[in-house]
This record gives sequence, structure tokens and C-alpha cells, in this order.
Amino acid sequence: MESFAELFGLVLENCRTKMSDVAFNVWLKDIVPLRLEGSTAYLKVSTEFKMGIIQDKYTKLLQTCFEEVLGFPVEISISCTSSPPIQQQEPASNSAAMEPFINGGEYEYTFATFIVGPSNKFAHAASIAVAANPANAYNPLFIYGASGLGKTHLLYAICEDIRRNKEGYNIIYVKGDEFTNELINAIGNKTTAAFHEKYRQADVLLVDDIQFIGGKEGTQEEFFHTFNTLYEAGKQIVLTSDRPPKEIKTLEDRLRTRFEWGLLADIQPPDFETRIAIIRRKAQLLDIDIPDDVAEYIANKLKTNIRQLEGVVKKLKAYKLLQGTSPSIVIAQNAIRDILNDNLPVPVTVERIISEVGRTYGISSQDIRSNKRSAQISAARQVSIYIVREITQMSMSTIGEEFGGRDHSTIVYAIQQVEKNMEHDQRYKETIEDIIKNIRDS
Ligand SMILES: Nc1ncnc2c1ncn2[C@@H]1O[C@H](COP(=O)(O)OP(=O)(O)OP(=O)(O)O)[C@@H](O)[C@H]1O
Repeated sequence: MESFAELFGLVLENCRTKMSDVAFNVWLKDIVPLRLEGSTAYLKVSTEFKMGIIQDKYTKLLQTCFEEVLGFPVEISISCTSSPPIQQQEPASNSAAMEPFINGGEYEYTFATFIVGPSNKFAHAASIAVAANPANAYNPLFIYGASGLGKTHLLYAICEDIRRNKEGYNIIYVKGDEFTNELINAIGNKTTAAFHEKYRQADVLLVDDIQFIGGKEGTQEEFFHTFNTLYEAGKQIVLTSDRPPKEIKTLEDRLRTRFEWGLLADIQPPDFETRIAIIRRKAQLLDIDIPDDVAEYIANKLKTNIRQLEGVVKKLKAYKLLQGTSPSIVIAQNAIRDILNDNLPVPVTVERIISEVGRTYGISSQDIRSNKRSAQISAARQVSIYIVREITQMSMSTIGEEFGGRDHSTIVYAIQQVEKNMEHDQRYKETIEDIIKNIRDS
């Protein structure tokens, strides 16, 4: 289970099946899960009155439902917002690299839990070599492949392996878009020196989804220097991307060539046998029996994304816990339908587009929406308007409203300007195409 909140969601669903809807909605629905510590579940509600009722009437039920989900008994400790605060143990917010090591051990992203097949054995072998011999095997190691095929898993496995075997190594894991955000914040807060310091002191730097720096000039400049400093100092760099460097449009040539200096390793969608092995492994971890015909059915239906395969197994486990139904082909059909629906693309919002354009040009969303007329802000605003039209197909007047009540002709003019610039300026055109791709892919 990814988090206590998610797990508590299952517990609540379980409770819901054992009481009336009204009672559930009145007493249990709004409970806030705080944390699970040892075998005590800490929960919070909004009033003392609710707290009293739950303690008197529903503790037993909650305990039963917890035990059915977790497989072991728990004590319930419930507080209310007006009672003295309980110290919450939040994980350190800036340690993305620690995430996989504190997930309660349900599914650690290690080499041991990575199933190797023909589609990923090259990337796997390269990752093992890099972890065993940082900076002396392949540098940089560039792993690429479509979403959900195990790139992040391999990065975490490299981190974990080095952490275990090379004492004192400074390992930094960051996502491409977080690197950009951190840089923008550092510029805003005048802390760029600290930013340089942080990244240039890494012994191993792992950047997940590096494609997100494409088209962002300031970030590329910064990353170029970080890359050179680390490379020249003999430090290991590992990058992942959804495509090879030559297909990341608007990546500066000097970065593209550097990314190709070491080893490029691709991951392809898994073959049938690997898909079955992954389903089996996940089922074993979640302690659920999946008959062969059901596993084969799932493997035949979901061929391109391992995250979805795992999602189906999790759903089967949830059905078993909540409804007592054992995995069958019919249940698997439902689970697959749920997963595919969950994965329908989320509609892109205007805010999302503005913020992506803002990040590319180093301008805040607020300025893009404002009436400020500086050349840079106006240019970013025009690009935002163009992309909103491209992606959402909103009417000109609705776009005008989104951008602070601008009239129809201003919107038409902005779009025409961008189209004109795109015709004459290849680089400008590629930047816009890349922003659109980033938005559509994320
Ligand atoms: N070969 C494998 N063996 C076991 N589990 C795997 C394997 N490949 C992927 N997974 C699991 O599939 C899920 C998705 O993998 P991961 O997050 O690494 O994909 P990704 O390629 O980084 O995707 P994205 O580009 O969307 O971030 C994870 O839970 C991961 O553990």
C-alpha cells in the first residue's frame, strides 16, 4: 500500500459494507487518517462529540475492519481537532530519494524485485554495472522507454544498491521538472549559489524524466554546467527519459551529445512471460492467489504498461478484502475496466498550460494572466493563448475570459502572431511543440 491514507481508504470501504449508509456518512466518512505507528492507528475527527461516539460505538468495528485489511490487530487512537495536537511524523519533504526506502517495505524498488526479461535485460544489466562501479562503467547511463516500464524502478534500485554498498556517497535523485522548479525558486530567492553547491557536490546524480528540461533554456544552461562539473570530477550521472536524446526536440545540441557519450539503454514493453512473472510477483507480495487462467487473461489484455498490470493485481486484492470475491476472469475484467478508466487522460486545464509556458519562459502564471506589457510577458501570454486554443479547442471568447477579459480580436491577433513566428523561426516552433508534447504526456 502506498500510504496510510490509501490503506485507510480500504478500511473505510470495508466499514461501509458493515453499517447503514446514514451512520457511515454521519460518523466515519470524515475521519482523517494521521498515521500507523507500530500497531496503533492514529485518527482524527472534527469535534469532541464525534470522537466520543466513535470511541464508544465504533472502535470495535474499526478494529475489525483494520484487521481484515492489514492482517493483524491494531489499537485505535482517536483525537479531535480541538484536543492537544499529536506530533505528526511527516517524512522529510525534500528527500525524494528516500521515498522508496520508507514505503513500509510493501514493494521496494530494488534489483531484487525487478523482473528481468528480454525487453529490459540490457537496461537492467547496465544499471547493475553502474551501481557496482559508479562512474567507471557507463557515464552517463541514459535509460529510455515508454511510461510504466520500470525506468524509475531501476533508478531507485541503483540508489539503493549504492547506498548499501558505498558508504558516504552523496546520492541525489531528482525529477527533471523538480530540477527546473528548484532552479526557478533559487533564482527568485537569490539562492542560486546554494543550488549549484547542492547538485555539484553529488557523487551520483540521477535525474528522472530528463525530457522535461527540453525547451527550458535557463534549466538547460544550468544542467549543462552541473553535468560538466560532475563528469569532469568523475561522478556518476544517470538519466531517464521517455525517448532517446535525439528525439527530445529543443534539447540543446551540447546536452544531446553529452547524453549520448555514455550508454543509451532502452526498455521495451514486456513479453508475455515477463508480464506473467510480474503478475505473479505482485500477487505474492500482496499475498493473494491468482489462478493461472486469470493471470494469463490479464497478461493478454494489458501489454504495454507494467504499472497497469500491478494496478489490476491491487484491485483484485481490494475486491477480495472488501467483497470476499476471489480472483476470476469476470472479476479481472472489472478490475481491468477500472484501471483503464483510471488511466483516461485528465482534461488539460488552462492553468496547467499557463504554468508550463511560464516554466519554460521563466515567468509566473500571475504575470501571464496580468495586463503587464513587457515584451517577454506578452510573448509568453501569446504562446499560452495559442496552446490553449490548440489543446482545448475553446472558443476565442472563452479564452479571452480566461485571460482577464480580453476581447475576441485580441485573442485572434495573439494566435496569428504565434503562427507567423512559428513559420519564420524554427527554434521558436520547436519550443512550442515541445511544450505541447510535455503537457499532453504528463
Ligand atoms: N521489470 C519489472 N519488474 C517488476 N516491477 C516492475 C518492472 N518494471 C516496472 N515495474 C513496476 O511497474 C511500476 C511502474 O514502473 P516505473 O514507475 O519504474 O515506470 P517508469 O518507466 O518510470 O514510468 P514513468 O515514465 O511513467 O515514470 C512500478 O511499480 C515498478 O515497480
